[in-house]
Amino acid sequence: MDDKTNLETQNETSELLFSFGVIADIQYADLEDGYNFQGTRRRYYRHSLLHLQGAIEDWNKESSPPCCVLQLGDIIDGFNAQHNTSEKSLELVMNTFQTLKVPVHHTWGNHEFYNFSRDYLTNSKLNTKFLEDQIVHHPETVPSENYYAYHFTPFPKFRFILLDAYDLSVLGLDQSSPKYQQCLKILKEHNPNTELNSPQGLCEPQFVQFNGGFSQEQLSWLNKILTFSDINQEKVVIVSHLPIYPEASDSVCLAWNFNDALAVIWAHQCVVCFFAGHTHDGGYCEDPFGVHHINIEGVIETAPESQAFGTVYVYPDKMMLKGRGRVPDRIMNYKKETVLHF
Ligand SMILES: Nc1ncnc2c1ncn2[C@@H]1O[C@H](COP(=O)(O)OP(=O)(O)O)[C@@H](O)[C@H]1O
Repeated sequence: MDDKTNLETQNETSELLFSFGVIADIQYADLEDGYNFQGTRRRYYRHSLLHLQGAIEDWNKESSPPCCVLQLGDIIDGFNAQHNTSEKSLELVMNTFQTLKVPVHHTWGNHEFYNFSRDYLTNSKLNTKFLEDQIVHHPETVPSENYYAYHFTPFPKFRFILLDAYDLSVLGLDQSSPKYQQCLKILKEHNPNTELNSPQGLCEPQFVQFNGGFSQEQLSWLNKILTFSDINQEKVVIVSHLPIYPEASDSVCLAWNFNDALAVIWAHQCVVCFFAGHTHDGGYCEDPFGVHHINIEGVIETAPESQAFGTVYVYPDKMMLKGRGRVPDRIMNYKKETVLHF
């Protein structure tokens, strides 16, 4: 039975708790269509805004509206920086998001850093940390200001965590800063190429400049929230621009230290799924620990006649991604021993 058939039959048997929207790699720019670096995929820079408008119309029309939308990063394209249109394009896309009736949580990808510095982003509308929730009497679950990550509770017993996949990165930082120097050292230790965006010849091809990684500080914070969520018997959804599971993604697109993030996640029961963007082609795999890794197809490489977004419907025993256009439906069953009883 394929996923679509499953979705229809299983839908009727259990109670819907809530839903949320997902969308990735809008990469808007007021430019003619172009291609990716390899010249294999067309990029629809202008049409991406129309795709976003279409997605918002659909979410606004849903009879039971999603609680929020997760924007998985790369909201405007790096070409805006060369044309001095970064702020104008961001404003246009953010004004479009204003028409959505529910809150949007923004993650940051490489294209955010091609357009803006980390300091700029921290003070911009792309910083949605004001939407975070705090856990009383658990100060260890409060993220540090050194990275852009937070968690929130969209529904009792569910926790969503936004991770900063460019916490370790050479992008968006002042080149004279110690952090830039530290990250450049890590990158160069793994990538001897003169062109640091090139994965040519690398045994760990994710070590390219357009990727980044998670600091130990952020991973230790993640570990503390997941420990809380395990004890509190919560279901956790994690979101990051970069994917972390090799079977679900082109290896060139993975976070630098994806293994460290997987080790933290695998040490806990509570994580249901990990959503990422960046790959544009999409991808899916359930790992051996029962965590579902979903890479959402990028809006930027979606033909005008198609679409690329989804709504995830959350049930006591599973989550179901209803994809639109080239995003496939997915069923994400919870690990057997952790099904919720409401
Ligand atoms: N194989 C490669 N060799 C050299 N530079 C590359 C390679 N792949 C990508 N780049 C460069 O890296 C940057 C990011 O690539 P891009 O395809 O725009 O990323 P994204 O998929 O996030 O849109 C661009 O400047 C691009 O030219």
